[in-house]
Amino acid sequence: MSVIQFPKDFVWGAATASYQIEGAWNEDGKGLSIWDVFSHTPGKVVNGDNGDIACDSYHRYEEDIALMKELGIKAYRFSIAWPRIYPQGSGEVNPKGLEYYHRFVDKLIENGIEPYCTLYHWDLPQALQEKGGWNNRETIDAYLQYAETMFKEFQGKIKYWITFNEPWCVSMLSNYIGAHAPGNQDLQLALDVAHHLFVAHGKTVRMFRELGIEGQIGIAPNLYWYEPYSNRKEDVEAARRKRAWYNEWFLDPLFKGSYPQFMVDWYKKKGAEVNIQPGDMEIIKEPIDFLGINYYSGSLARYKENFEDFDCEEIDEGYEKTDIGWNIYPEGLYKTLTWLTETYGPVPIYITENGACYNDGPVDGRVRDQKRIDYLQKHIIQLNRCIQSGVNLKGYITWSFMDNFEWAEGYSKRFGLVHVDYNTLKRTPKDSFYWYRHLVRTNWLDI
Ligand SMILES: CO[C@H](O)c1c[n+]2c([nH]1)[C@H](O)[C@@H](O)[C@H](O)[C@H]2CO
Repeated sequence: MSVIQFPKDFVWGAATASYQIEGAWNEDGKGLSIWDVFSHTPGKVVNGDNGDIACDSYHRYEEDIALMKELGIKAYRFSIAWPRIYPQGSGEVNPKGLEYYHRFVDKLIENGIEPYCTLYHWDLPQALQEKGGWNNRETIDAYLQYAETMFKEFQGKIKYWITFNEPWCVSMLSNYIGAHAPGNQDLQLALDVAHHLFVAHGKTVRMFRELGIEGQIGIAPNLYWYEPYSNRKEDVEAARRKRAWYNEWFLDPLFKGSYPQFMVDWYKKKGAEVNIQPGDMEIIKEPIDFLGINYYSGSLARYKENFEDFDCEEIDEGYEKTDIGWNIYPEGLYKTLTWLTETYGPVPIYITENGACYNDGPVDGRVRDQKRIDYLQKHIIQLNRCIQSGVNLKGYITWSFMDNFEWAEGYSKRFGLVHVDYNTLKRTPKDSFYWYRHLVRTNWLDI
């Protein structure tokens, strides 16, 4: 047995998101979100599930925070439901929405837990979607008004802000692949949405600085690692395109103030281009304080002419998979973070999501989720490698604190350290909860 030790100020946390846990979908003045509409649309979500109740955390947050305290985490990443604050997306503020999040954040702080707040985790006010949503540049202004309200309202309470969760999911998954709300399937639209998100991000960071808000601000892209199937030129280039779809496209603008040219050219061949207005790229690269990285999986990539969008096919090398079908590829986390540091410099990084889907349930009151423990351990070991290799890694926030509404998969997929019985809403800490508690308390891993 050997021990790997983490830096004494390393931040251990857990994450959730508003639409996935809160429920209270139409309570206390909350407006509709695009996920209320999408999940109420037949055929969009497995089993016709929706977030009307979810984990009912809107009413049970004190119980949840007590469990977080027992877990011993120092950071809790959550998101604000924009439609609770601005039911129509802009205009009149809903005081009950602000009151709820003040009660919630105060309770976190009272329990010694640092709030890490995601301003946008996909639940766009429906009223804005009806005016074009993220395809309409005016949504940027509505987002800025929302962000300014939150910065001023929670000044001194919330000191870690994330502008957007996973721009790739908001643009590509939701507006090109179409699996998530609002469910469009248009590559040009997806590129426009991504660009508008970036402009909103950059303007928000600039405003954060100008307002002199105490704290740090960043963004949380989801990154994916593809390794070439062989060292043949066509395989190397295919893997590079597939990685860039997830990675460079969503990092180059932030750090270089430009899109990766080889991908701009690739998209042009597909009939799509980036519509940049004067000054946009300068705004987008407004320096951030940290980068949140969401990493789950990776794969092998091989050239295949005219296959899907990047002339690239994934090769299943026989990776073990989680219950959602994603490869378990912990080395990909090391490759991703070392590549990121070599490419963009020693930007402070928090892992803002990493976790595994395993659908274990309680047997005799205990949830034996050893496979989740194994997944987490394998990835956390890679993080120690990253730190030893010079990656400026500040913390690890696992996905997820509790089982929750897994978007188009509904409640069929479980990622939590805490099991939720959706009939009774009973919370049951899993074996992984106690394993993670030991890691958080000791700051080391026995391997
Ligand atoms: C495709 O993997 C993405 O990086 C990703 C995975 N996940 C996410 N993004 C989202 O940020 C969470 O809301 C999901 O619940 C979570 C688990 O699916």
